[in-house]
Amino acid sequence: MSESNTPGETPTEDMSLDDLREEIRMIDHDIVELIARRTYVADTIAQVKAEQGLPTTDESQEQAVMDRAGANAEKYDVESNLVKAIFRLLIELNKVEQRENR
Ligand SMILES: C=C(O[C@@H]1C=C(C(=O)O)C=C[C@H]1O)C(=O)O
Repeated sequence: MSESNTPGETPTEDMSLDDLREEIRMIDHDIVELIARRTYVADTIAQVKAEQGLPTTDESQEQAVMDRAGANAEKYDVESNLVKAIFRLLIELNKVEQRENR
């Protein structure tokens, strides 16, 4: 992962539009890398579940993930409904992937 500024602390006065867009480009790269890592771990979880005869979906775990996403959104002062919508998508993507690999 690249180094990035703490939220709310991007030093805009020292940065050109190109610099700021480069910062966005690096953040976007990191987001995709994190999504890939999340999907990879979920695939491994799916294998463990298959070995233990457990179903793909775990609603209580999904609720915990959503609650955590909302709490982290509030911590960083971003819209919690938006962050939760993104996590809902990430969970659904994982479940599609997990079902395809079973
Ligand atoms: C990855 C898991 O499988 C599913 C996907 C989840 C997720 O993407 O966070 C959460 C719960 C499960 O419905 C898990 O059980 O942890």
